[in-house]
Amino acid sequence: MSARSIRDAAAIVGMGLTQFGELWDRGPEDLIVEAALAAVEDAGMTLSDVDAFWLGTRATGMSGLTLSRPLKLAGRPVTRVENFCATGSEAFRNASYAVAAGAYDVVMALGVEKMKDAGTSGLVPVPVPEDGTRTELTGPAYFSLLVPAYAERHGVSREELRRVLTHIAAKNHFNGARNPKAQFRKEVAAETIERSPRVAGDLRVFDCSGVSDGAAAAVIVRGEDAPARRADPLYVKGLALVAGDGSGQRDTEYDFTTFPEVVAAGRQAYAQAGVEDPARELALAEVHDCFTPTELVLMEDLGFSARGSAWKDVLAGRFDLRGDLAVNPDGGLKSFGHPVGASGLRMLYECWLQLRGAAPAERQIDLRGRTLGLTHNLGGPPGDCVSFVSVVGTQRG
Ligand SMILES: CC(=O)SCCNC(=O)CCNC(=O)[C@H](O)C(C)(C)COP(=O)(O)OP(=O)(O)OC[C@H]1O[C@@H](n2cnc3c(N)ncnc32)[C@H](O)[C@@H]1OP(=O)(O)O
Repeated sequence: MSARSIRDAAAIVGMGLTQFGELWDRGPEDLIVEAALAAVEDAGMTLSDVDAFWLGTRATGMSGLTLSRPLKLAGRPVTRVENFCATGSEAFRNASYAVAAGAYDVVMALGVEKMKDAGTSGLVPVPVPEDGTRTELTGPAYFSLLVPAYAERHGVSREELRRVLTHIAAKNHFNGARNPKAQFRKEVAAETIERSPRVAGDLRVFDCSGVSDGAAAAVIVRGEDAPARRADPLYVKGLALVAGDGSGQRDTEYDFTTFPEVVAAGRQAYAQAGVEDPARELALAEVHDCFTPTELVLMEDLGFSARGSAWKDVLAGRFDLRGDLAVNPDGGLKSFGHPVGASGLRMLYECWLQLRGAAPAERQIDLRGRTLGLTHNLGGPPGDCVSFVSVVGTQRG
């Protein structure tokens, strides 16, 4: 089962991103207005040029009114979407399909979330059905299960895996230190990571993404119209969303070293985009590093490393800012936190900058002729999740 390819049928022509972090003095409306106006200005347009809007928010708003009121969009269609941690990407996916289908000429996808002061911290317990009763695990507790599972399956000692997780955390904070929009903008030493307070299992504070607020927006047009709008649009090459059926939660043999939904979404997006060897063809990947072991497993599920060898590739620096394939060059969820509705579009914003050579010099990657980027979200716990993958690129055809 695979969606028809959207390759080159839609293109981004402008994007906006707010500061992410503890934005105590800013409400959702402030973030929406800032991201939306930045995106249309970047596209050389005004809000009146946009025909329809998709809003991604998990809990900050309940309907299109959350967007139409602050932007004063009387008389225009505004659709609110939600799909767990893939919420921002869902806004982008649905908006892209709308222009590709010819329903509208110009659309906007905007994601926003207030987490820090909204009582929606990361430690919301996730219900787990167990023998007819219900127990509850927090996000960190659930994802901590990946560590012993990976160690056992691939014969890696817990001490060695600790070095791998530390490398991932240090890498993403190194990148985030070079990004003025990130929540955490400091490099973090290995000793600091390894001595930080334990949160759950082997996971320490620096193995977790933070809790933050933020918004991001994209203006999207039909691919064939994009060159007339600007010289350097970003074409949508592949979009895939896969929902599991929750059976992993009831499976006592569930394999915590892979997310089948991610593998399937990656395959579909690569097929649409014509990508055969993602590790060699992608210039960058923005992946859902909600916790450091998640990023480790994603390197294998997305086909960047052979099964069982991502830990060696991480330690060899393959996914560093100056490595073979830069993973989370903007700092990832580790540096930005995870305002659920905004994260997917925040990842696309980094592709928008990097692939056009427009990132700040201190974190601009060497594209080496590569023209493609990937974004990825994982929503929900292992065994009961949705996964989104996009491939975007600067070349049409
Ligand atoms: C599929 C999915 O995406 S599931 C993911 C859902 N997300 C989560 O579960 C979020 C997980 N993270 C958390 O819950 C929190 O960040 C925690 C528990 C790790 C830490 O929270 P708290 O202990 O409340 O931290 P608090 O806000 O008090 O901050 C203490 C210090 O640590 C820093 N800090 C807090 N969290 C992090 C983090 N994740 N990474 C780096 N630094 C952090 C703060 O900036 C602060 O530093 P300062 O003292 O220099 O100002």
